[in-house]
Amino acid sequence: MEIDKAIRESDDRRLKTKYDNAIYVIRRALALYSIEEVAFSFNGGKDSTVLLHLLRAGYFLHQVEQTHSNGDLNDREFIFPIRTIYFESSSAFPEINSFTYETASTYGLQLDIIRLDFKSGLEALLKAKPIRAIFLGVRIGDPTAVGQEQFSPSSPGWPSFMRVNPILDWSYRDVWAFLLTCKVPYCSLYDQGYTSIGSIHDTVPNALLCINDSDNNKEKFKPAYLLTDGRLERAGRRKKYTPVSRRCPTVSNGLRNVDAHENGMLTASVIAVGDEILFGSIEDQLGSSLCRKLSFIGWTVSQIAMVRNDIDSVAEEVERRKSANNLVFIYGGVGPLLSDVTVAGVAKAFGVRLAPDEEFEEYLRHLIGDKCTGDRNEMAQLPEGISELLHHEKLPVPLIKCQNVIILTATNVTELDRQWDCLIELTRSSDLITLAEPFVSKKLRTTLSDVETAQPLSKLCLEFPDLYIGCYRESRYGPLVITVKGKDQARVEAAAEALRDKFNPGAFYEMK
Ligand SMILES: Cc1cc2nc3c(=O)[nH]c(=O)nc-3n(C[C@H](O)[C@H](O)[C@H](O)COP(=O)(O)O)c2cc1C
Ligand SMILES: Nc1ncnc2c1ncn2[C@@H]1O[C@H](COP(=O)(O)OP(=O)(O)OP(=O)(O)O)[C@@H](O)[C@H]1O
Ligand SMILES: [Mg+2]
Repeated sequence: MEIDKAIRESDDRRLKTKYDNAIYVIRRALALYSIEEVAFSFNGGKDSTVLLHLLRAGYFLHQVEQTHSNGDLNDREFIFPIRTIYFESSSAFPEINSFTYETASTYGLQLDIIRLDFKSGLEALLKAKPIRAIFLGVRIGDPTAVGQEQFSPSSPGWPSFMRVNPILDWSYRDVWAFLLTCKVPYCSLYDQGYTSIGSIHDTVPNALLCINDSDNNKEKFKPAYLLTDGRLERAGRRKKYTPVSRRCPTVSNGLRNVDAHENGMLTASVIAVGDEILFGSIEDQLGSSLCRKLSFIGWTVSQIAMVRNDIDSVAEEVERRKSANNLVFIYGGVGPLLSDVTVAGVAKAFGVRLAPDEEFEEYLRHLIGDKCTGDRNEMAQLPEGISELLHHEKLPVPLIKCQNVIILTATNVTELDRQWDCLIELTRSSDLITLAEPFVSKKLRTTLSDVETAQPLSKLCLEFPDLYIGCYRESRYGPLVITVKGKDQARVEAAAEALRDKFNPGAFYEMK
């Protein structure tokens, strides 16, 4: 079998070890599941191309073992029987599409083309076929690899199958060592400077491979295998802001339904980190300012929490809030000091480690320059595989977003205003935060007592479950203020009218 032979003949010991481990995973999977129960998710990318050839080799070796043959099984008699699935999308590069089809024909793949999103496509496929395990070319460092192992059950909320990731521990360098050693064809985009390929909307050649062609005044790019620092593999991916809220009512990690309001309200949670706030030494003003800002764009804040400068306290709070809200905003405890534990706490909440981020370090280097006395790398460590940098020209250092958690670096309201404006501007081009329908509200003031208003108000809440109806007093003996808030003007008016009808005329007057 030509792949197995090429690796055996190579003197790259590291590659041999990676190959052996991947083949072991594939053979275990083929021993655990029948051939009808497995599928291969192939998309023409470099990682799935590696996996294709590993599967060919792994299946071949599995066959040899099954038939007790001596390994001379004729390559030509050998067909690749693993069902192959390709999620075709109109935003895929044409080169990726054509490479996928050509590869399928070269290697006799039985290609199932699915034109639905991943989840619905898999639901339909698993209903129709007895598939129980799917091979994927996911590698550590891919944002989607977080928390995965070589055998990982699909996530809650997804149809049930086993995700099998034989090349999970392969590096960028390993991938290229394999493709070049085995001399197998790969998609032509990788020779044009693309190092990781998503959709036509979020992928450009990797600027680190750019060579200036001054004669033609044109940019040219070196091939992908010449990228020396594999950590920068995704530098050609434009930052993609997934509007978690768009997927409402399921939050970004797909774990739980947002339970704020049954009417699909977008909810955020705010976390302030700081011992000083809890000692009462300083007053937190950012929380209330954020609540106003979020409310202004139609969001509901489910909770403001204040936690100590302690990694576990931060991690516990973030973990709880991130799965119950569309977005979580966290501030305080960001920087190089001992008490600056927020980023580490966020990493812990997601179960990932902190890893150096070269792009972020570059920003810090510009900012700090030679003034740095300690190890500035410490500050450039970000939660691995889940961090996006939110760039804006008005921000000296980008903000950090870890899935649905946004880390703000503001220390006062003026700085918060600036960071918020930047986030909103970014939203215009990238859907970072969904701008929801604004709230409509009415405030009614009355001198009636709590006892007189309590029951009719409870009834009103039952009659208008889609609205927020609350009340407060500015002082114990002053008038009572009733707030009616919702997204539908007519409903808010109707609730105010219904309230008035429950009392004598003139009992309420509207506040501006
Ligand atoms: C075969 C297959 C199985 C997947 N299973 C899961 C899953 O169990 N849980 C999950 O959150 N995402 C799952 N995904 C989605 C991927 O994690 C990821 O969102 C997808 O590859 C899109 O990545 P992109 O946004 O970088 O294009 C699966 C995707 C594929 C193709
Ligand atoms: N459209 C798709 N159809 C089928 N499988 C897919 C699709 N998109 C992703 N996958 C699966 O997810 C894996 C990881 O995708 P990812 O984009 O990280 O890798 P790749 O496309 O193989 O390589 P690259 O990192 O260069 O884009 C793929 O190897 C493949 O198994
Ligand atoms: Mg890809």
